[in-house]
Amino acid sequence: TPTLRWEDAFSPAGRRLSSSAIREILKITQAPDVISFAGGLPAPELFPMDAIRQAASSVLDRYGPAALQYSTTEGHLPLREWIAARVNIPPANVQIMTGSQQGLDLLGKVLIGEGDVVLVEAPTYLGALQSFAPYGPRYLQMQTDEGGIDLDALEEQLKTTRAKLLYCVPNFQNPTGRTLSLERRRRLVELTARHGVIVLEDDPYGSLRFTGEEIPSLYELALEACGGPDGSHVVYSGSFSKVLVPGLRDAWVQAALSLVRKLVQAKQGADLHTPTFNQMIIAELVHDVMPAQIGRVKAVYGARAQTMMAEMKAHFPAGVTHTVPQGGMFLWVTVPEGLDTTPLLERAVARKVAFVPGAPFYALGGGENTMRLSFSSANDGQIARGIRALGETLHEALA
Ligand SMILES: Cc1ncc(COP(=O)(O)O)c(CN[C@@H](CCCC(=O)O)C(=O)O)c1O
Repeated sequence: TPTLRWEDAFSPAGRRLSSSAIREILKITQAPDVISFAGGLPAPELFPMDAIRQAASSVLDRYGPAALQYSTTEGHLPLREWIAARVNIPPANVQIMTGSQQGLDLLGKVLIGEGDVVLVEAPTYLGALQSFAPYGPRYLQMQTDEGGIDLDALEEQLKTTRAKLLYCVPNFQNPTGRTLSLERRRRLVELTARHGVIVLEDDPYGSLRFTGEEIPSLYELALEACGGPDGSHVVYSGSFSKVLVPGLRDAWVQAALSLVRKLVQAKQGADLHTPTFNQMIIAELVHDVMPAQIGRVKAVYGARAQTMMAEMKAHFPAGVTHTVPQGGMFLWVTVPEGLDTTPLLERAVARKVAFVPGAPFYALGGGENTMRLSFSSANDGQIARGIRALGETLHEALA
């Protein structure tokens, strides 16, 4: 019998799939003695274990077998009601997702047609590029500066380009840690509305601000401008992963009713619904446990960001620069042109420290002399040792 060559069997969509650099690196960093600045992993020692244990048992007491039964694709109503009330929209405009990663995949499936132009930041979250790839987008990179998306450049770009979608992470951006100012947000909402560009606002870190003032989301600014959720061209993706725990895979999308209805159809074909039990546990935690957890996490991540920046100042070579995040989990390092951080990772891991090379965060290539560092899941001692080891690696590479 002829041996089946699976490479020949993959569909065009299948052929467009590639591995996540973050997931691949996480395998290396499993070694216990490696200090990892790679994955955007929430600090496990901060997980509210007792509260979750109690929530799980009270959910089983309250709902009985229904907590373990199939449930609706739209999601657990009490959870949708809580999410909707935060931005004063009807629960019908909220769709629960199995992680915001699923939201990105289903939004790609229902919105991106072959060759559609998708505007992305340079660099952007590589997981979005991975989710969108099978649907055949034509990526265009938006110019960015220290303040994130350059709106003057975008205004010029939209004069000559018809774009379908604009994907962005306005708060504490993955991977740069940058935050888009209120002034730029207003311009972005107005400009995209004028040009009929759909905006995907991906905001898993928005609650984790440790310095500076809160800034309204693009979604909230659009609500004001478009008079309600069904007239808004902005789609908002939120997640419980970084403000509670990532392993329960609970997130959501806020969007116009027509889009939510299409997402429901896509989700039916993907996983029927997000795990019933997990949604009910999250719904127990959002009232009291989550606000306290957010306070704890912000304080720890803010302190760890300060530690990391102080250690970089002390141990990194001249000519190496980094962003200064106001929240979230990441900062972005730029090394002198000509030094490629992808081969550098191996030498860093030999010194028991890991990071994510920057190149995979660029949709159209470039960024070889950059890297992403996460400060969320290493304690101060590990940050000091890891940054010192990374500094030695950089000194050696630049010698
Ligand atoms: C901008 C942005 N959008 C969506 C996600 C996915 O988060 P969830 O699916 O809601 O947990 C993430 C999570 N990214 C982390 C987690 C991925 C790590 C992993 O693959 O385990 C990271 O970049 O390291 C994100 O940063």
